[in-house]
Amino acid sequence: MQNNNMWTNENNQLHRSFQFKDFREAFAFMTRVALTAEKMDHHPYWTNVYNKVDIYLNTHDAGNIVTAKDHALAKAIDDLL
Ligand SMILES: C[C@H](O)[C@H](O)[C@H]1CNC2=NC(N)=NC(=O)C2=N1
Repeated sequence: MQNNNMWTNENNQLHRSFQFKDFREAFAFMTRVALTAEKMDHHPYWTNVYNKVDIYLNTHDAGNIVTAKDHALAKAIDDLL
């Protein structure tokens, strides 16, 4: 997997790009993220095109800012790679 290897804080969102071998790998990752997000009751804004997944995290409940919940989900997502 290729990626920019870190989350950045852009416009009150944590953002990281992920690039996989193909769509199958990207979607398998998204499935793992979805299950983790549901367990944490915290959900990503994300886009997927073929092998690329971009994830943006913030907390709507706190007024669309980055909170500890976003950092926790970002860490959990990294642990899925
Ligand atoms: C009711 C439910 O707990 C809330 O809507 C949760 C669900 N998932 C969420 N996900 C994100 N990213 N931000 C939230 O504020 C949020 N709130």
